[in-house]
Amino acid sequence: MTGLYRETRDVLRKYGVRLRRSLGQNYLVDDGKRQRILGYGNLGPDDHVLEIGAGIGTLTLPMAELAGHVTAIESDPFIAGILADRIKGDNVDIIVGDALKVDFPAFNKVVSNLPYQISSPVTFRLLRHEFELGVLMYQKEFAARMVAEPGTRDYSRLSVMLHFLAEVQIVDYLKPGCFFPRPRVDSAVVTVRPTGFSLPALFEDVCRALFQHRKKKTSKSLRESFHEIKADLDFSEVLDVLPSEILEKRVFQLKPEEILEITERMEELSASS
Ligand SMILES: C[S@@+](CC[C@H](N)C(=O)[O-])C[C@H]1O[C@@H](n2cnc3c(N)ncnc32)[C@H](O)[C@@H]1O
Repeated sequence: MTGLYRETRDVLRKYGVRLRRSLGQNYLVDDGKRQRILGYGNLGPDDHVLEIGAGIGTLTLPMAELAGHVTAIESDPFIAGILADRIKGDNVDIIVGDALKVDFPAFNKVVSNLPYQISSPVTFRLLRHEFELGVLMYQKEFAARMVAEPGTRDYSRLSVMLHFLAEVQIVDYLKPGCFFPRPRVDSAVVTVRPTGFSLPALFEDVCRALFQHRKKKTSKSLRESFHEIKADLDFSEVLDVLPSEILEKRVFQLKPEEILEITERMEELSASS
């Protein structure tokens, strides 16, 4: 039994906590992995770190020793109370609330063992803010989709959007035994460095529409999901302005740059009509 496992068990017993899987309450209990995650964050006194899903402070407490400031968001008020009890210094703010709804403070790094049920919306919410580095833990399959290349099984809307929005790298994997209680899935640690690229307004709609039929030809997929794209456009006009080599490709084989081209052509058409 590692020191962190014993410490976690003791805290949970002391406060009489019953962890809830529905809230993603699987707490990190592997000392070595915690050290590695903190190491990827490379924290120093100039850093203001945001943490989403702080739990009982497994990452928060050591981060408070390393960074200038930590803002910890936790939605479960009872768990947030334990976290507040365990914090010694005065450089940690706790926000009790849903990380999809509360305002984020200005931060330059985000280090979190995320509640996996909000992986996608919280990642896109984070990327609407300016920051330098994210060290984020996800379900392994989700992380694989984040970095997937065109033509592969995991290539998805998420891969395409992130291709432009951030440099993403999988830097570590964690087995279920690294957590208490054990989740049913493996996990991955991902570093995220935002590029600052701003996507055209229709890009997300176009990606969503296309990937509803990822194995179909682009022309067919666009036709079937054209209603998903919120623009006043005529489908036949769109077909006329898109290169045939793009229209003939299966959606999952389209490069992110080709999806950007589809979007830009649509926006030009919309602006000229
Ligand atoms: C996977 S645990 C991580 C806990 C701790 N950081 C660790 O590494 O052991 C995720 C935490 O997020 C909290 N949580 C779940 N949904 C949330 C949400 N929408 N906003 C903020 N916190 C949430 C859960 O209560 C839980 O404490």
